[in-house]
Amino acid sequence: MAVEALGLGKNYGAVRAVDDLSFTLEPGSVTGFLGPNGAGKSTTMRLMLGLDSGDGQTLWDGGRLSERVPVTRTVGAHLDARFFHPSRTARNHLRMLATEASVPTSRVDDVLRLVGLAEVADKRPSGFSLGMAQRLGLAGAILAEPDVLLLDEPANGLDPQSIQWLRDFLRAYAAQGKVVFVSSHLLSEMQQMAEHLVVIAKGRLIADESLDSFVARSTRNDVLVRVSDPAALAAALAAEGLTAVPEGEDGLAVATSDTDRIGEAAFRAGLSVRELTRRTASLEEAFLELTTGEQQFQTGGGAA
Ligand SMILES: Nc1ncnc2c1ncn2[C@@H]1O[C@H](COP(=O)(O)OP(=O)(O)OP(=O)(O)O)[C@@H](O)[C@H]1O
Repeated sequence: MAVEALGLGKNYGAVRAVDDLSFTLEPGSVTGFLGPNGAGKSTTMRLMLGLDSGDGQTLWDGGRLSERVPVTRTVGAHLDARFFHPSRTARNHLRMLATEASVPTSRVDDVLRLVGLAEVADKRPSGFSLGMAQRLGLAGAILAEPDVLLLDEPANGLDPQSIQWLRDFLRAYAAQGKVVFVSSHLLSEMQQMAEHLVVIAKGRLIADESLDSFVARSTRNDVLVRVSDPAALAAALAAEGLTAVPEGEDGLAVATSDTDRIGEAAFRAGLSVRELTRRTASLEEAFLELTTGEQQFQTGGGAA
């Protein structure tokens, strides 16, 4: 099934948290939902699920969520890492959700195993680390094997090994033909996890495209060429309209991703090529460049 968000909008007093946001989520790959802190990601997810009222609508396989029975088979969501009953064990928490969703309780132990919580099934989530709480939230979201997973910052609090696990898990889930929509403000994690991106800033859509094509739009994609006579190659490339900036002893950074063209120019000029490397911008570099003028990501220290 595809999910279409159409003209979503929400005001909080004078703040326009989400502004005329439309995008489509396709099944089969993980879609990352990216934006700086406060960009409107959580609000958008709540609007999609009908947990907040606002403008626009979301269509689930062409229809409203309320028309899909049971809803739990259509969408599983994990929005708040700490939203658990304080005195119920992990297993009992999931059993309660299973009953509400008309899922056989035998599925609870399967899901606990899937997310790696089998050993702490009889412990209360109040004592869980953030990473364990995230796993429990994910367990709840996949309980009814929904067609769509909506996860808000599921990688928060996970160690690098767990992030790797989450990435493999979500990719495998999507590969079954499911929609997986995952928000994060951490770009390096998203680069690992998503194939498609919906990017917002200040509540507005900035990009809805594959991660590769988003990154390819950055001017930081270039080619490093090391050559016997860099000045001669720079002149040859300039004649072809390519800008080359000296780098290191015998190198040039050329503003293109076309290595063939550089190799051929060097050959025609009778120069020997020592290295020819295509360099790709990181998602973080591409994001910061493509959202200039919009909110910037907060760095680790400093602002809260
Ligand atoms: N309940 C609320 N009352 C008032 N303002 C709100 C409320 N919830 C969100 N906002 C504001 O709406 C904007 C979008 O917030 P939202 O939490 O959706 O962003 P976000 O992208 O999920 O951010 P984060 O990555 O920090 O979770 C922000 O300016 C925020 O301050």
